[in-house]
Amino acid sequence: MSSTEAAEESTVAQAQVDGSGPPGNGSALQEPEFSVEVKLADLQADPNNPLFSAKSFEELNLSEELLKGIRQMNFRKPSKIQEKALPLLLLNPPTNMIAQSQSGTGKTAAFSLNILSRINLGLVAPQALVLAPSRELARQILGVITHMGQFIDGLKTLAAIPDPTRRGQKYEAHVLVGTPGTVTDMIRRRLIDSRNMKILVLDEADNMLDQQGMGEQCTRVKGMLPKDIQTVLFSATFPPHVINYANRFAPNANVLTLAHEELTIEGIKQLYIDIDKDSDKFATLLKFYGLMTQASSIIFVRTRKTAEELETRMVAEGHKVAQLSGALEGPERDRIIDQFRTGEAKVLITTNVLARGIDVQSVTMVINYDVPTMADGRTADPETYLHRIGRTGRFGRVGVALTFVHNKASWQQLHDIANYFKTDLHPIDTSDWDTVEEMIQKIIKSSRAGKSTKEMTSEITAGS
Ligand SMILES: Nc1ncnc2c1ncn2[C@@H]1O[C@H](COP(=O)(O)OP(=O)(O)OP(=O)(O)O)[C@@H](O)[C@H]1O
Repeated sequence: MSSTEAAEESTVAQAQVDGSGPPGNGSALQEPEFSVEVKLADLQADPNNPLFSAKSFEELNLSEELLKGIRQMNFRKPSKIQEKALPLLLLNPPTNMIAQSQSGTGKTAAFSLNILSRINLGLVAPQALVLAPSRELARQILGVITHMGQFIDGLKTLAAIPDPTRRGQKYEAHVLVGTPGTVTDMIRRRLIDSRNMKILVLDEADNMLDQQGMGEQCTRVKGMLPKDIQTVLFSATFPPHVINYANRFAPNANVLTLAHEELTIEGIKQLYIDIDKDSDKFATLLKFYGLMTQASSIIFVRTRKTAEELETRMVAEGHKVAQLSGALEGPERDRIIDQFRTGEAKVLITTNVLARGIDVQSVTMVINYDVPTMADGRTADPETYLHRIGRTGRFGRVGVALTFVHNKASWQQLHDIANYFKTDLHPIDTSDWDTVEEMIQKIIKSSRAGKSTKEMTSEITAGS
């Protein structure tokens, strides 16, 4: 979403509840508690897994209130990024950080715990600001911070996203989470008092700094905050062309980065389907509808127009789908994402607006109806691919990412993406639909990315 879109968005009611989930959302799965814990514990005990940690949360010097919040969320052990980033973030004097970790590995908790550890509750003025690229992500992060900080007496948190119901009201809270356009506007209009800010977090930082309008807005926001602010940049991806900018934005930072080939997640089974021609894509999509509704699924398309068209055509086929793009007004967007979170809507058609950060644990299938490309529509966009498929396979869960290729150009783009991450994508054999369905069913039904799913991948390869 462009910054102008963010600024144009309107209205949100109670943003605070979104994304916070019921108590215990860290492992909220529809499977027996015992088996979940055994399998997650196995993953977290493997030093090569991004969820591994040698320490417990208790060893990370967090307050008792925060430890209670973490327990309420059912977080048993930190992930690698949480264990590594937190001690550095909590150092005094505060130091900037640029941190990278695979999708769904708990970056939100890492920066939120730092924020909640540093708030002076005696001063009801904004002290921490988190910027995110979409209203949905801002609402989600706010939900996590509020949930995590529920035992901190007097803590106030607010969303700074377009909301006409707040007209002229000051943002009187310790922590603000917002989109760059609204935040710029609110600081300028002195509705956000920026004088006591001590932490600035950019989530999906590469995306925020890269986009023309948003990058400028982030720089402008930073210019309006105290000079010695702790600047924290998090993302799963930091492509080479934004690294310099990131280093300037967060100077002298502690840097935690990963190599391209470390970025893909074991639990996400990456498949592709070769379709003869563009006009057959829709018929192929229909074949997957049954699988898509087993749990929740997201279908990513390139343009708002395709999103609308697909919705109309699928509804005409008698299917139940929801659609969300930047073309919709804020309240409508909130309604749709909330329906998707609760499972009321199981299949969501969307654009790149939801490619990043959105955490809905029940998403077991992501379909790239269009291969993600750069703005030119031709060059492959590996970062967006990674973020899109990362909407499934959250925190050790299993998911299927299925990409449609329909001509030489889209095949080449997907090939470039696979090369970039040095990962294997498995073709689906459409002549043997029953086997395909069975394989995908198996993956969807197993909830954790353990050994069993490794075996399933080889079955898929063998079966194709
Ligand atoms: N230590 C933990 N134990 C169990 N679950 C956790 C832990 N930390 C985070 N989670 C859960 O993992 C999921 C993914 O976390 P989060 O959304 O922060 O990932 P992320 O790294 O920011 O992903 P993305 O790159 O897609 O933005 C969330 O549902 C969160 O509640």
